[in-house]
Order: sequence, then structure tokens, then C-alpha cells
Amino acid sequence: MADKNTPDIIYTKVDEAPELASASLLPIIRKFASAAGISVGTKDISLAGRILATFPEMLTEEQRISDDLAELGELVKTPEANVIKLPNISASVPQLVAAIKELQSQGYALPDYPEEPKTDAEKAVRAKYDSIKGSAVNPVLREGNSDRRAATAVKKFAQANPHRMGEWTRDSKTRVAAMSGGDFFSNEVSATLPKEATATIVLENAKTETVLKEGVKYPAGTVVDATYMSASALDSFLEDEIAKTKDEGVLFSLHMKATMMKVSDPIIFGHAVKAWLKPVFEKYGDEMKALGVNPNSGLGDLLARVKDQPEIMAAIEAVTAERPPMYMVNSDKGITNLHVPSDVIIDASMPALIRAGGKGWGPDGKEHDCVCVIPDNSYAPVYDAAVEFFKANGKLNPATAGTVQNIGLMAQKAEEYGSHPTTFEIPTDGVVKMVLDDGTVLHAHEVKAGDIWRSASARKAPIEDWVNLAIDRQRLTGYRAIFWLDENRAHDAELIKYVKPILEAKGVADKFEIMAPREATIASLETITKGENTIAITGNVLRDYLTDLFPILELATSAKMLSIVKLMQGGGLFETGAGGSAPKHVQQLLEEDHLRWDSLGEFCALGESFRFLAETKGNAKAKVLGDAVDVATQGILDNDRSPSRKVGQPDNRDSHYWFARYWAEALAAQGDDAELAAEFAPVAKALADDEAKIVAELAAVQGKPADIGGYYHADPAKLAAVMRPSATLNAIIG
Ligand SMILES: NC(=O)C1=CN([C@@H]2O[C@H](COP(=O)(O)OP(=O)(O)OC[C@H]3O[C@@H](n4cnc5c(N)ncnc54)[C@H](OP(=O)(O)O)[C@@H]3O)[C@@H](O)[C@H]2O)C=CC1
Ligand SMILES: O=C(O)CCC(=O)C(=O)O
Ligand SMILES: [Mg+2]
Repeated sequence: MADKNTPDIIYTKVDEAPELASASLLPIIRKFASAAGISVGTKDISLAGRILATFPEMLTEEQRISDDLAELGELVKTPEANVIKLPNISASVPQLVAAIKELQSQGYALPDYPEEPKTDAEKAVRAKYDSIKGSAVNPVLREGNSDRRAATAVKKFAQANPHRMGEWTRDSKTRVAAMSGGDFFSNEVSATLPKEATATIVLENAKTETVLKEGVKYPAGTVVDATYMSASALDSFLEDEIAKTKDEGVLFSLHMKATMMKVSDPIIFGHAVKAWLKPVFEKYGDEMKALGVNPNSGLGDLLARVKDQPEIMAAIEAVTAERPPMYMVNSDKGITNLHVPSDVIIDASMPALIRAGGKGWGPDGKEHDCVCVIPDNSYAPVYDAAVEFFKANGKLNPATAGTVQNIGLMAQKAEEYGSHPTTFEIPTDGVVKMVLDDGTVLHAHEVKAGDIWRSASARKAPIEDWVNLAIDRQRLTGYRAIFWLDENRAHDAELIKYVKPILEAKGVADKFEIMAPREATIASLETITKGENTIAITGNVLRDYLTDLFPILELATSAKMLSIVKLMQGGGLFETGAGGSAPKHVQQLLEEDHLRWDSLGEFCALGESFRFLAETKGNAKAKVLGDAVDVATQGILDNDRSPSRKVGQPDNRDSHYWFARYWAEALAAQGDDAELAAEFAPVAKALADDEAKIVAELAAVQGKPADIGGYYHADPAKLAAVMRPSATLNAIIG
């Protein structure tokens, strides 16, 4: 699909804080790029944009927009792709419903989200909305494996300016709680397919055979797993942990990934909501169902639906009084861990808690120790090991700590993160079988109604690419390199059968270790504690978890990470940081017109994207621009120009002014391209001459509410007015 009209670089239009930042940064990028004849286009992958693109038939001609995600999904499969991907919302149902409401209020005649679809028409609408739900963007664009690390300048800055870390003490009551069996980890089976195959997934019982899914195609060499979580084992585990937490006198918390794991994890979350309010569900379950309560949507939705039922409300209050205090998302507003399934997302929540010394916020607005419930044992040991390591050794010292880089198996919807179409909440007791087209029963599990069964897979080409990427990084760095694979886990054992022969064939087996996640966590923490560096070579889930965990400990945030996806067809995808879209930052902007979002991730991605353009299109000016971006980024760090957190102090917009200035100065000063130097010398001078005026104009707007005309679907003119308040700067940028 890449034709001559495809811009050289695509900068994605997203949501929340990064989109606010783009309103200020993108005009600067475009001005600088155009001087080198480089076009920077945008593609809308925002939640609102994806909703609008999905329902053209409901919209007027003028309201219709193209399906940019589908177009980008094709582009990333071509060598021409050069995409800067900012973080976007992976919507839970409450977020999706809120976005639909906002768009309806703006005059878009979209259908409501059918909570309980009955007619065929409602089912069709629901299926369309479900395709937008959860992590619906990243898996489409990630046609390559992941290389995430802190750029050297960023790591050095963090060591020279260490952030505050909470104290860890030996008597901390914080602990990680995982099931003792019946979980995905213990029920997993896995096999590598010798030839290509098409699978049918059926549920058999004495009376019937139900086809859960058919036509699941796998190329030869695919590693195919199947597993399930027992609903009854999960329920008794949750009840036990709620009771134990109460005895221990700490906060109860649950950490899931309801966005990426959009089918399984909201169900597990729903079990926790039911366990928390068990007596209420026992007594009023039918009434609540009639009111439309779905525990998977969280306590927030539940309370909204029963608020006019005094008897149910009284029962909820009575149970709550018996429960341990809960870990809060916002104690001022009474929003608990269980209010919305996507408020507490494990990759960001557990590292923040560990950085704070094992503390979470309680209903009293104070910090307390926490029981961290992570039901499945596939990855819980990573957090358990980290918590126990810091209890024994005290907090990490960011001034001296080395770094953990990551090479992650991610391409082509690898592993659990691609499992949604093959995940089922089992309707009746029976046996789930995966049957191949040649009649082979690949996997079979005896299950009970309510169990969560799923199959995940990883393809041969991405696995081999991932191992080779790891070999390259290890050779470039010489760092200790560990494959985080557990030989006692079925899936990992199949991967090891790929990894070892490749390492041996390349003669580098002695450079790599293979360790289960718990041991690898301890080894990595020991390594960085000594000030040394290591590469974690992991599957898709740990790619996600570790690239928040280690950066949040080492750099305070994962927003500053370099996050490169070397696309398997030769293109480049440059993700900006390893974190999310920071909803709290938007709230602050709306309330007091201060944006604390740090665009360092965007700066790092931009430099890489220009250099990639230089390599792939032989564009020498792009290299000059990219190298100057790096000088500007260094300038931001050296001169402490990153946004501060508090209103009245320099924010995201100020940091963009400085970025533009340092970038222009670097271009004016370089000797590789005289044309660019001549073009940017006056820009640099104007930006320096007008510094006082620009800084004053930016400062003047802070401290009062800001109106951007919508949360999910802002008004571009209002957004530009808020994010570009300096007429002097705008005149220079044009
Ligand atoms: N790649 C992607 O597209 C990703 C998308 N997401 C989505 O993002 C949303 C929010 O996710 P959540 O788990 O809350 O995680 P976030 O990473 O958005 O936020 C966690 C916290 O990290 C800090 N932070 C993150 N980015 C920056 C930045 N650039 N500058 C300064 N601080 C930063 C903020 O801390 P503080 O408030 O203390 O300033 C923020 O509240 C969800 O919808 C999620 O699905 C999540 C991860 C990746
Ligand atoms: O796509 C998402 O929902 C989150 C992605 C994420 O957290 C990551 O890749 O680090
Ligand atoms: Mg993540």
C-alpha cells in the first residue's frame, strides 16, 4: 500500500497526554523536517478515531473518516514503513462507553454499546465495538520484535540525578499472592507443529459437541499452547487472600492486564469483584443482574446501577465494613482498585508500588503495605522475587545501578497477547479439544463451567528473528544476556528447543544463560545492584512487564525509554517510551492548564526515525536532522529542561520550546550540511532572542482551567490554542 504519496514519516494521532503534547510538538517537527524535504504525515489511531472509522454507515459524509489503523497495519508489512507510534488508549468497557457518549454528544449518531446484545443487529454492533476494545492497536502494528532500552544519555542523566525511592524495610508486610494450582501456569500444555495446520476448538460433553472456534491457521513450526484457569480454584484463592489480608492489617490489591488480555483478565477481575462482595451477590445476585450489573465492568459500574436500591446499598456497606482496606486509585474520589478493570494495570502498577518501597495508597489517603494479588503463576514470581529482594537488600540506588535492557518476542501477536480470539469462558462442564485438520487431537483439557480456557501461539519466523536480535544486541554490548525461560513450563520448553540450536549454530551458546523468571529476576537485580548491565531476552508478556519495571526503578519512569520495533519486512516502528497515555496528566491540564507529560520518549524515537530514513532512503539530510535531535535531547537533560510536575513551573510546552531551540542551534552549528546550517541559524537566533518573551507567554496561561472541547475527541482548534499559547514562538515555528 505504500505508494509515492505515503509521507516519509508517519506520526500517530493518539489520545490523552501524548496527544496533548503532539499539538505542541508536531508543528515543530514538521517545520524542521520540511527544511530537509521530509514529509511527516499523521494517522489517527485514537480511540475516538477508531470508533468513528468503524461506523461509517451511521455518520454523515462530512463526519466519516478513513480506517487509518487498517492502513497502517498494511504499511508496517512493507519496507517503506517509518512510523513514530505514541501510546494510545487500550479501552476497557467503561472507557469505550464514555468515548461513545462523548462522540454522541458531539452529534455523531453512533449506536450505544450493547451490554447484553439480544438481536442480531445488537450482536453485530457489539462485535464491532469489541474489535475496538482493549489493546486493539499495538498488536496490529507490531510486525516485528521489540528492542527497548534507555539511551546512554538518559541512563547517565538518571545516575547523575537520581530520583527519590521509597524505603524498603525487612519487616515490610507487602507480599505477592499467587494461586497454589489450578491456574494457567500449572495447566499449560504446548507443542510445536511439524507442518502447517488448521485447528478447530471444540467443547465436548456427554450430550453435545460445541464448536468454540474453527479455522485457526498455523504455519509449520508454530508453538501452540493450551491451558485454563479453574474458576473454583480462583474463587477460593481470592476469598482466602481477602481474609488473610484482613488478618495482616494491610491493603488488598489486585494487579491484572485487562487491556492487553482483554478477554481473560476482565473475567478474572470480575471474579475478584464477586469475591469482594460475595454475600451481596449471594443475596441480591438476580436483582443486580436485572439491573444490568456485570461484575467484569467493575465496582464503579455496579455502584452506579444499584445506587437507588437502598437495601442493596446497605448490604454493600455492611460487607465493605468487614473487608480489609483496599488499595485506591484515587482516595479523594473514593475510586478503588476494583472500580474499573483498566485503572490498575500490572505493568505500571507493580513497579510504582515497588519504587515506593512496597507501598500503595489506602482509603485514608496514606501509604500502606499491600498484599498484591496476581493470580496466575506464569509471571507473578517476577514481582514476588523483586519484592523479596528489596526486603532483604533495601531499595535500589539509581545513582549506581546498572541497566536491564530488553529484547522481546512480540511479532505477529506472539504468545498470550495474541490469544483473545482463542480464549473462552467455558459454558458447561466437558472436555476442550484442539483438533487439527488431519484429525490429530493436539491438546485436551477437562474443564468445568466458568473455567477460562485459552490457546496462545508463537510462530517460527518471529521466534528465530527474536533469537537473532538477541545475538546482535549481546555482540554489540557484551552484556550478560539471559533468556527468561522456564524449562519446567510447557511453552518455554518448546521455545528453548528453538533457542539452543540457533545459539549453538552461531557459536555463541557460551554468551547466553537460560533461567526461569524468578531466578532471572534475582540474577538481574544482583547484576544491576553491582552497577553492571544485562539484557533480558523475554517473551511478549515479560517484554511488557520488564520494560516498565526496570525503567521505573532505574529512571523513575518508562516514558524515557527507547523503544524500537525492527519490522520483519524491513520497515521501522519507533514507539515513544514504554508507558501509557497518562490520564492523570490530562486531568491536571484541564484543571490548571499545566501538562507534566515528558516528551523525552518522543525525542528519542524521532532521532531514530530520521536516522532510519537516512539509511533506507539514502537521505543524508535526515541523518543530520536525526543527529541534531540527539544533541537537542542531550541539551534538555543537561540543562534540566524537562517538564516539572507542579503548576506554575515550566511544563511540556516549555520543554518543546527548549527542544526546538537546541535542535536549531545544533543544526546551525553542524558542518555536514551547509544548507541546513544556513536555514536554521536565524531560527536559532530568533528563539534565543525571544526567550524571555516566549517563556513569559507560556507561563501566563497556567493556573486556570483549560478547555479543549472534549476528552476523547478534542476540538483541534481549541487544543491548538491551549497547547500553543505563545504567539511569539508560533510566529517563529510558522
Ligand atoms: N504503548 C501503548 O500504547 C500503551 C498504552 N497504555 C494505555 O495507557 C493508559 C494509561 O495506562 P497506565 O497504566 O495508567 O500507565 P501510564 O504509563 O499512562 O501512566 C503511569 C504513570 O507514569 C507516569 N508517566 C507515564 N508517561 C509519562 C510521561 N511521558 N511523562 C511523565 N510521566 C509519565 C505518570 O506518573 P505521574 O502521574 O506520577 O506523573 C503516569 O501517571 C491505558 O489506557 C493503557 O491501556 C499503557 C501502556 C502502553
Ligand atoms: O497495548 C497496550 O495496551 C499496552 C502496551 C504496553 O503496555 C507495552 O507494550 O508496554
Ligand atoms: Mg507496558
